Amino acid sequence: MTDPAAADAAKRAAARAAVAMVQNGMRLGLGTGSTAVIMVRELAARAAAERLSLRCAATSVATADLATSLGLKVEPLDAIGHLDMTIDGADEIDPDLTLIKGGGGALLREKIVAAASERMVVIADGAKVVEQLGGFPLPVEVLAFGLASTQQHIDHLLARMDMADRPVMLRQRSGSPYRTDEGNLILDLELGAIPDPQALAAGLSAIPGVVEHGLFLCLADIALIGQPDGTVTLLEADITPEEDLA
Ligand SMILES: O=C(CO)[C@H](O)[C@H](O)COP(=O)(O)O
Repeated sequence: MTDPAAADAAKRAAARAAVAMVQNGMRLGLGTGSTAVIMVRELAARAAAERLSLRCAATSVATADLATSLGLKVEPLDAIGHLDMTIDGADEIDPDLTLIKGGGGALLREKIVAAASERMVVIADGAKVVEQLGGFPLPVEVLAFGLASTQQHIDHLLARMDMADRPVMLRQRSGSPYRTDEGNLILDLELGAIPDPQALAAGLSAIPGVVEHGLFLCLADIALIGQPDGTVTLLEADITPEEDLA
């Protein structure tokens, strides 16, 4: 979707559909990114209009600041404990609802918050839905300590998985290495295609120095895909976690 106004309308449609699922008293996880920003604004407006009592945990400092400024009650995740629902965006969504996340650099907190939630509702415009993941560079959060060594392990892993020589880029912001909310670095893996997300996720998780990767496996329950005309399509995972483990 190249028209920014159309993309914005599609994101708003998805965000509104997700906010409509919120019930009074819920404990919510709030995502990060441009779609999540729209969602937080819609949520705050609805919460104020209907005097909803909500407890929110944010997936980034930016989201926490925005939500607080709009009057939502934001608390540390550990103060709330279990969440009823997390609403978050995604960079890519495949037919199993496996996601690539982390384009906004918040993948670590996003995954922790999603994992603490009863349900993860993904909100996105149609451009995010793909048959196979990997067109969007896969973000991998790494420690600054031993960066070269970690990167070498990642290169070896990619070579073992027949993905040798794919560019691995250290994310930059304003000419300096980008730092996450946790003070870590991000490597963006330009893979082109990810034939086996499970194997890649397992391989990345086994590398010392990798803090977390942007593959979200068996975390999303539904995806609400907005269209510029305001309609929304609901996607459900082809494989449920239970089936997956059977
Ligand atoms: O994972 C994320 C941030 O880390 C975002 O959810 C993802 O990048 C999608 O962002 P946007 O809604 O701006 O397209």
